[in-house]
Parts: sequence; structure tokens; C-alpha cells
Amino acid sequence: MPEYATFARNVFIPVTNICRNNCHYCTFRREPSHPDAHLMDEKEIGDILSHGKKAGCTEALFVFGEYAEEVPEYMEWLGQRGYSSTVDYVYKLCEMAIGKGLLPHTNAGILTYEEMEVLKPVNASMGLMLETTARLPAHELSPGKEPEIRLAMIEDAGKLHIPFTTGILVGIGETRKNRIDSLETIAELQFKYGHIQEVIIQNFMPKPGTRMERTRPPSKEEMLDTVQLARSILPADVEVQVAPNLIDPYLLIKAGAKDLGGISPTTIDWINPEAEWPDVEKLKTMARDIPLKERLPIYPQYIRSGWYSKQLDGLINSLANSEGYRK
Ligand SMILES: O=c1nc2n(C[C@H](O)[C@H](O)[C@H](O)CO)c3cc(O)ccc3cc-2c(=O)[nH]1
Ligand SMILES: C[C@H]1O[C@@H](n2cnc3c(N)ncnc32)[C@H](O)[C@@H]1O
Ligand code: MET
Ligand code: SF4
Repeated sequence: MPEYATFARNVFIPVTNICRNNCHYCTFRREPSHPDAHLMDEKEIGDILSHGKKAGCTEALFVFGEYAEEVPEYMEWLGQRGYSSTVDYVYKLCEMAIGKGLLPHTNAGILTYEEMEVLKPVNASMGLMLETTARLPAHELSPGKEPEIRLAMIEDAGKLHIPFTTGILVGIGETRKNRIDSLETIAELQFKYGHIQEVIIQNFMPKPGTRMERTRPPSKEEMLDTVQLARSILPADVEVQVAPNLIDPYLLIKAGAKDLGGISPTTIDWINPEAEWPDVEKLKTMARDIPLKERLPIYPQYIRSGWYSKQLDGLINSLANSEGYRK
């Protein structure tokens, strides 16, 4: 029986849904001609950040389609906002978040070493799902989901000492052996660099209108098995995360999951818009006899070892020292 489980309070900002990839399971991405295609502007994002801060959030979660810069319409929109690269824009948004008292966590898909180096000082942690080390039909239209490319970025983040969130997407056509291989590969990166703070075991959710609409999602038993695999394969200093808006977490916590990810009191899960966040009270009910503790987007061991910049020093320390946080 685990002593406790953790969660974070975040505000989800879908900065752009333009993406060079086209994953068979995704409804986040939009064609530039679609009426919902967007690049959010600073005013809109500033309002969401302020609202999130008021609601008690500690994290600004910036999510992007990958390398939207490869799409001409996006470059036009970025130019209209006064920017010439996504990274310059992300940097500005992270500064805005910090100014409002929120710690940035950026998941923009693939970034180069140099791009991460620029973003490191303004991010408490960054993330990229490995998804899987297998080559799958689900990713045939997604150059950025090549396992080698994903692994190279996770490795670069390690070289840069960036506290990192990665994970696997379960049920997209991979085998159990593929899951084991993916987890073993993440474990090797952790042995080498020590930067992986958490690994998300995310269950695939079929979405209407996608090519995988009729693909069966993973069963509860498969998810339980995968969490057990993760807990036995990953080093002890890596927490296993599951998403409480996608699956009942109780048995998964008993099987080794220790973190319930970010829950957002003010925004929806833009990747899984059909799945509402539980609020903290509901989350406590879901965890039954397991006490919950709030955490920050940077895990305590990285705060202790100083894996953050001067720009984040004041905010991280004031948040970490406030009441009720996991130390
Ligand atoms: O709301 C979500 N948050 C997602 N998060 C955020 C997560 O819930 C927390 O914000 C992090 O644990 C940091 O505290 C991700 C973060 C990553 O770095 C990589 C992938 C994800 C995936 C999701 C997701 O599907 N939905
Ligand atoms: C941010 C992360 O969200 C996950 N993601 C994208 N689409 C889905 C879906 N249909 N079901 C569950 N997770 C999904 C991917 O793993 C991506 O990397
Ligand atoms: N597009 C990125 C990826 O798949 C970020 C999350 S999905 C909206 O890695
Ligand atoms: S999951 Fe991410 S990379 Fe794949 S299509 Fe959706 S936004 Fe793009």
C-alpha cells in the first residue's frame, strides 16, 4: 500500500494545433484551413494564465503541434504576432507565466538541442512522450514519431540537465514486448542522465472521426499489467504517472503508479476533450484510502540538486516552501 500519491494543479494552454505530423489517434491537430485552427495570441494566453493563478495553479502547461513552422500558414500567423520562430514565442510565453507566478512546463513535440538550451532557463521541466519504440501504422504520417528522433531529443534533454517527463501511449498497435522494450529504453536513458522525473502510462482513447476510431482501447487489465511492468523496469527515482481523467486510478496506484499528473481547474484537457478533469475533492474520493499530496512540475530531487535557473529560483522556492507540498 503506497504511503501517498501526488498530483499537480496546472493550466493547459494549447498554443497551436498546427502540426507537421498526423498521428492516426489524434484530434488535437487541425489543418490550417479548419475553422478551429489557431495560434493563440499573448492577450488570450495572458488571460488564461491569470485565471489559472487565481484558481490556485502552480504550473502553466504549454502544448503545441510539432514543428508547425513547416506549415506556411503558421509562419504567416507567427509573423503577424511579431515573431519569427516558435522558440522565441514560447520563451516570451514562459516569461509571462513566470511573471504571473506559474512554473512553465513545455511540450512542443520535437525540439533541437539548441532550442531546448534556449528554453531551459524559463522551464521548470519539459516533456515529450516517447509513445513507443515500435514502428507503427499509427505513426506512418508522423515523421516526428520516429523512435530514434524521440529518443535523441530525450537524450539531449538529459545532456542539458532538464527535469523531464516522458511516457508511452498504450494501445496504438504495439505489442506487450514493444511496451517492455520502450520502458527498458527509457530506463537506460535514466541510468545515463538521471533527468527523467516521471513516465506517463497513457491509455489510448479512440476518437470519432480519426483513423483509429474503431481501434479497441487497452483494457483495465492491460493497463494494470503495463503499470506493473513500468514499476518493475524503471529505476526507483522515476515516478509512474497515470491520467485520472482517462482511467480509474485506484488499482493502478496500488500497482505502482504514484502520480496523477496535472489536473486543471480552469481549462479542459485539449488532447482528450471528452474526458473531464476531476477536481481535487473528486480526486481524493478516487484515491480512497491513499492520501494525496500536491507537487510542482519540477520534482523535489531536482529542486535539491539545483536543476533550475536563476529566473525560476524565487518562484520555485516560494512555491515549494508553501503549505502542503511534497518535499
Ligand atoms: O492534460 C494533459 N496533460 C499532459 N501532460 C502534462 C502533465 O499532466 C503534467 O503537467 C506534468 O506531469 C508536469 O507537472 C503531459 C506532459 C508531458 O510532458 C507529456 C505528455 C503529457 C500528456 C498530457 C495529456 O495528455 N493531458
Ligand atoms: C501529449 C500526448 O497525448 C497523447 N495523445 C494524443 N492523442 C491521444 C489519444 N487519442 N488518446 C490518448 N492519448 C493521446 C500522446 O501520447 C501525446 O504525446
Ligand atoms: N505534438 C506533440 C507530440 O505529440 C505534443 C503533444 S500532442 C498535442 O509530441
Ligand atoms: S499527437 Fe501531437 S504530433 Fe501527433 S498529430 Fe497530434 S499534435 Fe501532432
